[in-house]
Parts: sequence; C-alpha cells; structure tokens
Amino acid sequence: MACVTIPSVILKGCEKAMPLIGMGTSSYPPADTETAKAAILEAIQAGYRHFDTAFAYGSEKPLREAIAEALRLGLIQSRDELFITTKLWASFAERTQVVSACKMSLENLQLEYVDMYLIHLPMRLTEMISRTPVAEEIVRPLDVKGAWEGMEECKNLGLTKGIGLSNFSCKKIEEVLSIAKIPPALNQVEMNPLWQQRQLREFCRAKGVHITAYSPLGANNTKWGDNRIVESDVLANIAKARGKTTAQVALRWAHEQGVSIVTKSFNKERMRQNLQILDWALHSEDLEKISQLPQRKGLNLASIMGPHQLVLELDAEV
Ligand SMILES: NC(=O)C1=CN([C@@H]2O[C@H](COP(=O)(O)OP(=O)(O)OC[C@H]3O[C@@H](n4cnc5c(N)ncnc54)[C@H](OP(=O)(O)O)[C@@H]3O)[C@@H](O)[C@H]2O)C=CC1
Ligand SMILES: O=C[C@H](O)[C@@H](O)[C@@H](O)[C@H](O)C(=O)O
Repeated sequence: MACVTIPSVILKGCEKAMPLIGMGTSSYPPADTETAKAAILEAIQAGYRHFDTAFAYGSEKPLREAIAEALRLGLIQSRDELFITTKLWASFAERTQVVSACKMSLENLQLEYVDMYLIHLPMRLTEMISRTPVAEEIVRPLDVKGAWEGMEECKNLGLTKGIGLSNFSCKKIEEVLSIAKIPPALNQVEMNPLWQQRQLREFCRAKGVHITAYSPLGANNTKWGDNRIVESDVLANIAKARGKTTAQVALRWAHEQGVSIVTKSFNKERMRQNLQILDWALHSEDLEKISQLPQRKGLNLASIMGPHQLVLELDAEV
C-alpha cells in the first residue's frame, strides 16, 4: 500500500519543520510494548513521520524500539527523518528538574535530541505519581518563569530542537510570553468539532503560537474521551455526502483550520484512513454545519487529577 507524504509546518524557534499530522501514542488501556512497537512500525510504513509521546504515557520505550527496528529494516535511513515530540511531566515541572527530566526522556528514547519538548500541564505535582487521581496536597501552581527557563535551557543545550506548551490557557500563555527569551513554538490542546477552541486559536494566531490539536476524534474508547464525535449524526451526514468516514470529516475539519493534528490509531486500516484527508475539501455548507455544533470540553483535568480547587480553576480557564 502506498505511503502518504504529509506536509510540514515551520514553527517559530524550531529548527526542524513539523509534519502536520502526527501519530499519538497514548493508548487506553495502555498498550504493551510489543503492541505499541508494532503499531508505530506500521505507522512509519503508512507514512507517519511525527510521533507524539510523553514521559507520562510510558510510550517512550516502545517508540525507541520501533525507531531502532525501522532503521534496521531500512524503512527510514536516519532518525532525522522523524519528528519526535515528548513532554515534561508535572512531577518534574520546576526550574531545577527540567533539564534532568528531559535527559530522562532522551534516555528512554535512546535519542540525542527530541524535535519538540512540551510542558505537559500548566501545574506542578510535588511527587512522582503512578496513578491518578492524586492527593490535593501534591498539586501546586506552576512556577511558569522557572519551568520555562528550564525549557529554554534544554533548547540551548541542544536536547531539543523546539520548545512549547500543552494544555495552556490564553492567560497562562501570556505569562510565558511575558518572560520568554525563546517564545513557545506551539500549544498542544484538545481540539475537535465539539471543542473548537475559537478563543484560544484567535489568541494564539495573534501571538504567533501554533496550535496542535489532540483528541481530534474525541478520544473515543479511552477513559478520557467519548464517542460523541465518531457517532455524531451531523458529521456522519457530511461524511456520507463526501464519500468519507466520520473520522475523516473530523480530521479534515481540523486540518482546514490551519492547525496540526496528533491522532492515535494502533489499527492498520484506521491509521491509514486517518491520513486520507489531504486531497479533498469540505464544502462551505459542511463548515457552516460544523460551526453550529454545540460545544463541550471533553478532557477535564479534574476528572483525571481529582476535583481539587487549583485543578478546577485551570479547567475553567480558556
Ligand atoms: N497533551 C495532552 O495532554 C494530550 C495529548 N494527547 C495526544 O494526542 C494523541 C491523540 O489523541 P487521543 O486522545 O488518543 O484521541 P483521538 O481523538 O486521536 O482518538 C483515538 C481513539 O480513536 C480511535 N480511532 C482512531 N482512528 C479512528 C477512526 N478512523 N475511526 C474510528 N475510531 C478511530 C482509536 O482507536 P484505535 O487505535 O483502535 O483505532 C482511539 O481509541 C494521543 O495519543 C496523545 O499522543 C492526547 C490527550 C491529551
Ligand atoms: O496521569 C495522567 C495522564 O498522564 C494525563 O494527565 C495526561 O497524560 C493526558 O491525559 C494526556 O493524555 O496527555
């Protein structure tokens, strides 16, 4: 089967162009190493070159094994052909720990550098946790200045080609911009037809911060998502009219908004289907219908971390 070529975007302060569609590696229930590795290899064969991982997902090691295997098999000639994003976990989100946390991820990945390093969440945990929800005492506000200085140090040391944010609101991004020597290249947030992020996108456009959409399919079949996108009648009707699947309509919609996408499928057919969104377009009446869909946030941090005051406040920010 043919391998799709995915267009890339040049990001502020990032030395490497980022493919506009990336493969997510956060799976539920968590995939075992062999399953994740096989899926990533399959994705490379399908044409994916951007992989989104995080210290917290436990998918850095399977990704390392898949990269090594892809090189062995000659699916790629060099690691440089891949764009690897990983994330600073909240338990290490303070000035003195950022660089060592980045090195820990590099060790897990067996890479000399990643292409993008993101602050995973706009909060700090005072302990390493292996399960959620967490106790309220360990949840702290993020020291934005200290954490961002640590991220800048990672970039200056050559541990990453670019640095950015994830799950940051307009207010929190403003705080970063007010102290940044290197501005954040992007903010990775939930975005899909049912949570379109209009306000945040407008703000980021004005500030030159790129948006990456996560859970573009609403993360169906995971504990942090639901089936409201893949089972939406409005999207299904548009899909029928265009001869596409509902998932492709959701992904094409995000693509047409000028954002990049990270979406996860460990299924050979679906991961290929999700790349077939580049050579057709939604009609203006489709876009009109999608713009009228009622909005609801899918991923609330409080449902993961616990309904703690600080977490509820973060969830309320846009
Ligand atoms: N920064 C952050 O805080 C967050 C980042 N992320 C990142 O974004 C990635 C993608 O988001 P995610 O939350 O996984 O959700 P997605 O919206 O990408 O949905 C993934 C789910 O949809 C299924 N699926 C994939 N393709 C199709 C299809 N064509 N038709 C029907 N179902 C499909 C997958 O199952 P199957 O594998 O069986 O196909 C999986 O259950 C994550 O893997 C992670 O890397 C996600 C959440 C938070
Ligand atoms: O333990 C918590 C989880 O890792 C969660 O907070 C994040 O990982 C987020 O859902 C994501 O998928 O990026």
